[in-house]
Amino acid sequence: MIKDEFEWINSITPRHFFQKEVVQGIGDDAALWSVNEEMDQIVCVDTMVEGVHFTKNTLSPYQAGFKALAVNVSDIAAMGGIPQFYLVSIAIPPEWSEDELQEIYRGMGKLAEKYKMDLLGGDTVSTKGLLVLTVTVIGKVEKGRSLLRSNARPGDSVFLTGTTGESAAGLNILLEKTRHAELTANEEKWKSQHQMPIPHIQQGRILAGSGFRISLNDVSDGVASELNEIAEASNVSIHIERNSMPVSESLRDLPEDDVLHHQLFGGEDYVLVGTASEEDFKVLADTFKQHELPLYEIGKVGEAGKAEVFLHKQDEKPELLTKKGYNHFRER
Ligand SMILES: Nc1ncnc2c1ncn2[C@@H]1O[C@H](COP(=O)(O)OP(=O)(O)O)[C@@H](O)[C@H]1O
Ligand SMILES: Cc1ncc(C[n+]2csc(CCOP(=O)(O)OP(=O)(O)O)c2C)c(N)n1
Ligand SMILES: [Mg+2]
Ligand SMILES: [Mg+2]
Ligand SMILES: [Mg+2]
Repeated sequence: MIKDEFEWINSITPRHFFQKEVVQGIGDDAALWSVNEEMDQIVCVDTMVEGVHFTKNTLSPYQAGFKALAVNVSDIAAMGGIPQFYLVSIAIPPEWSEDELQEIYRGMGKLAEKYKMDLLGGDTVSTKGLLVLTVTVIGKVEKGRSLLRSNARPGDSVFLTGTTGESAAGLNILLEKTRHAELTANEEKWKSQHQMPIPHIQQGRILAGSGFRISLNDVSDGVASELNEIAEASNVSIHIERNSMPVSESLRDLPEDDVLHHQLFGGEDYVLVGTASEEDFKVLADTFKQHELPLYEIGKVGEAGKAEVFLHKQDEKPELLTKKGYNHFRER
């Protein structure tokens, strides 16, 4: 079996391109290629597998459809882009009824409507295993405005466009009690963050529109993992402050260490994490404020030369944060 998802992807990454239009291949949230003088096209694909990404107890078919499209739209947000089209490949086990399958498409349709995205195609096959849902999203972004993971520089402010941790708390509850259980108001909040995350397209558009040099990643595998990806792609160290990590109101009653663990390693938050120069960050913070959107500064980029991420806690030695978020093929 494969040992590490990220080493595997590295091993199959082509070292050159045939097509001169390629702007960004493997290695970011989505790929980019040039179509004309003004815009680059964006494409990304993500798969949801029953038993790995959801079960019939954690997501309804409607929510599975909604989320499968949302996680892809989130990768478009991480490139600062506008989503336009989607394609759906589905492998259907005998246990799934036609009504349930229609519900998956209704869920996707709901999110597609929000962004005026059109379904352009896909593929339908049977499987003797569990359900597999693969969504491809195509979008566009103004040329030169791409927000690559490799853009972080020493001295940058590190930011988050939302709080993290609720999705992981929601998953815990769902695995324990199922989606049919009576829940407290806080648990309901976590559950909906897990089941129907809203991608940060507006935030990505503001960041792209600024014209600033920005590194950006969406949070699927956890803040610690995504920051390590930025650190690696930019070859810099990143330092975040425990006390600057924004905490959702709904998580405040949980034990502090559980909250921190969810915030850094839980994943599936689908907020954006990135960096901008200190000066540009101040401008962005103002712009986000005007739009009544939060933008949290959680730390700084350190020096160039070594890709490392550290968590600073008051009076304690900084803790090295590894990519210990979600990694397919790693033991948990
Ligand atoms: N099997 C694969 N073949 C080719 N490229 C892949 C494969 N799996 C992942 N990638 C690429 O590797 C990069 C990292 O993937 P991933 O960690 O899934 O990104 P994200 O978390 O943004 O979805 C992306 O650029 C993606 O397109
Ligand atoms: C039943 C169930 N178990 C575990 C999880 C947790 N989980 C599954 S995949 C994942 C990470 C995100 O998915 P991935 O396929 O890595 O997306 P990508 O990074 O490619 O965007 C997490 C936290 C879940 N959502 N549901
Ligand atoms: Mg991503
Ligand atoms: Mg992916
Ligand atoms: Mg992942």
